[in-house]
This record gives sequence, C-alpha cells and structure tokens, in this order.
Amino acid sequence: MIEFKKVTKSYDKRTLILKNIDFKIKTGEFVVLIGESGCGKTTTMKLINRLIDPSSGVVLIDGEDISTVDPIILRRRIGYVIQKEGLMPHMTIGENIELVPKLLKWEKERRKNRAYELLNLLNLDPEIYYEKYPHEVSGGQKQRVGIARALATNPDIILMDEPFSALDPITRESIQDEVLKLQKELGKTIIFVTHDMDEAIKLGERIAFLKDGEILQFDTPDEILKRPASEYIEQFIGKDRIWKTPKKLLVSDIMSKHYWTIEKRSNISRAFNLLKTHDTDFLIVTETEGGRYSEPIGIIFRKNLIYAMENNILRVRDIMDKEFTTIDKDSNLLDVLNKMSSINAKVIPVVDDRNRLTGVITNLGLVNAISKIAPSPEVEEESIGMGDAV
Ligand SMILES: Nc1ncnc2c1ncn2[C@@H]1O[C@H](COP(=O)(O)OP(=O)(O)OP(=O)(O)O)[C@@H](O)[C@H]1O
Repeated sequence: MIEFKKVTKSYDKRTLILKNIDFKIKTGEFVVLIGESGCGKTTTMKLINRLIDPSSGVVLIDGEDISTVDPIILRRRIGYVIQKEGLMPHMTIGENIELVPKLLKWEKERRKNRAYELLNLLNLDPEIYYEKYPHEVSGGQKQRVGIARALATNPDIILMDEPFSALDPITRESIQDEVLKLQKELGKTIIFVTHDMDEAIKLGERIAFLKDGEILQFDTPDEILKRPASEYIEQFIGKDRIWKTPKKLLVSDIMSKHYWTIEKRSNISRAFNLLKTHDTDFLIVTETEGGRYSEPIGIIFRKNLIYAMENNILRVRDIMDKEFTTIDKDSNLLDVLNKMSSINAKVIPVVDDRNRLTGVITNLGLVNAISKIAPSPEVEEESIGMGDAV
C-alpha cells in the first residue's frame, strides 16, 4: 500500500504546489491521477519514487516511511514510464530494456531472457525488435519498450506519467488495452497520470481528482460520473458524459422507491382507496404482506379496477395484470430501454437477486431520469417509507 499523509510540497518555500495530499493506494490497484495542467499530478507521482521529497508530511510504502529509504534502492522497486519514453537513442531496444538489470549485474543470458519475455508480453516480436534502435520503430512501439523497461526488474509499483498522450487514438486505445491486461495478469500497483477523462475512466479502478494541489475527489469512475463532488469536476468530466455511457447507469440509480403495494387477497375497495389517497396510477401486487420484501406477482392499474366494478369482482388477485416483466436492480439503462420497448411496459418492478421488490421503473420516471430532471437522491430517500408495504 502507498500512503500519503498530509503531504505538502513547495519548490520555492513560498507557493504551496501540493497543499494537503492525503490518500491511500491499495496494493495491486490501478489509480489514475487526473486534473488540469499544473494541478500537481506529476509532483504527486514523483514523491512516490523520491524524485522529489515532500516539504511536510510523509509518504509510506507498505508502512515504511520512504524518506528513510535510499532513493536508488527505492527506485528499483518502482518502474517509471514517462510521456517521452526516454529510451537511450544510441542503445538497441534490447540494451534499453536491460539497462537496470545490467546495473544490478544480472548475467547476460538472464538479462536477454527477461528482455525477450517482456517484448513478447508487449506484443513486439523479440526476433525483430531486440536488435533495433529506437529511431527505427514507431511511437507506439517505443512506448511499449518504455513499459517493458519499467517492468524489467519486476517492480511491484509502476508509475506512468501521461505515457500515451503523444500517441494517435488507435495506437493509444490498443496500448491502453494491453496495459489493462498486463495489470490483471501481473497484479502491479499502477499510478497513472493523465488529463484525459476517457483514459481515466477506461483505466482507473479509482480516480484521484486534483485541483490546485488538493484532491477534490478520490473514487471509482462510476461514482465520479454519477456523483461528482463539485461543480468543477462535473464540468471537467462533461455534464452529459454519464448519458454517453448508458451501461454505467444502473437500474438502482434510476429506479424510484415511490410506489405502493397491495397484498393479493385484498379487497378491491382497498385498492381504490390506495390509488386515490396516494394519487398514484398503479399498485404492485405482492404474494404476502410486507410488500417491499416480497415477490411482485402482478400490477393493478385503474383500468383493472374499472373492470372489477363492471364485473362484480371483489379480490385484487382476480383482476391484477399478470402480464408484466421485472428487471434486476443491477441491470443498466440499455437493458431497461430494451425491455420497455419490447413489451411496451408502463411499469417495471425492480427486483433483487432473490426476486424481492426493491423499486419500480416507470415510463415517466425514466424520461425524468434521462432528461436529468429526476428528483435528487435525497428526495427519493425520503419517499422510501411510502414505498413500504401498505
Ligand atoms: N522543479 C520545479 N520547480 C518549480 N516549480 C515546479 C517544478 N516542477 C513543477 N513545478 C510547478 O508545480 C506546479 C505543478 O506541476 P506538476 O508538473 O506537478 O503539474 P501537473 O498537474 O503534472 O501538470 P501537467 O499536466 O501540465 O504535467 C506547476 O505550477 C509547475 O510549474
């Protein structure tokens, strides 16, 4: 684990570049530092491998204050990839990758085996690339070599400072995929600096959002998209981004808890009263009392009650609409839209993994959610009580 405790940094003893960095990165986690130019991302990152030291506060790695560790020894445990891949132009790619292993006096054969292994890992055929010079390969390939070099001594931590920002979008996409795959396979702790929100969302398990030397929010991409901690972050990520990624919007985010239930053996006069008292268009019918936690078995609309009156039917279970579908609370917006359009449903009860009622999606609620005028989460919470069994 990497831990920043109340870290500040000033380069000139006057201006605080980092004001109070206080966060923890778990072992094996992929953390992205994001923020606009000059907010302190690179400075934060360089504190981890002691390219700079804090003005106050401490940085700990696995509980050890790194100010007590020799920077050279520390850096052997930490790979570093920068935007300009920083390869030595007069050395072959093989020699570049073997640079640190050579400093560590690894045997030639061990070094070469490791370089071959890493080139293979990064989809560069060693038979072709090992002997080439940096100027003979593309930008994306150089960046792959940069990553291979950072992995050479098998460090637990990899720092990546805008490593892909100079690459064209297609190369960038594919190398991002490779890094994600690598992290899954190798379980490294990766700290990645970028100012590209798409890149942060794609790569980060958690994103630390920096502004003026402070972390404004440190959370999963989903949480940051759904609940940006400030207007500044909202603007940075683009207000409508969540709508561009409908798979990230879960049913549990857009469902309403504003509904009423009725037990199947109830009399229809009770159904009438409930609809009238609560000015609602529907009731969810449940098998047993305690509606919120039971399985939905039908829906009562006004039209069902009219039918009951016309035909002298007394029980809810005999008139309820049984032709309905439910949706899992972990499904996403796209699933809802597909379901709604395929069966033309007005109300879809939302269920948990044990098929228990946990909310509803209505046509209107969905439109509200999509047009972002849905009630705030606080208002929804207040209505939970009303959604309880009646
Ligand atoms: N060695 C230094 N001496 C003095 N000031 C510095 C030094 N390095 C960085 N700074 C200043 O510290 C601030 C934060 O710089 P830093 O490189 O950490 O920002 P960043 O968020 O990584 O920006 P970018 O996205 O542009 O790389 C900037 O105002 C920068 O000018």
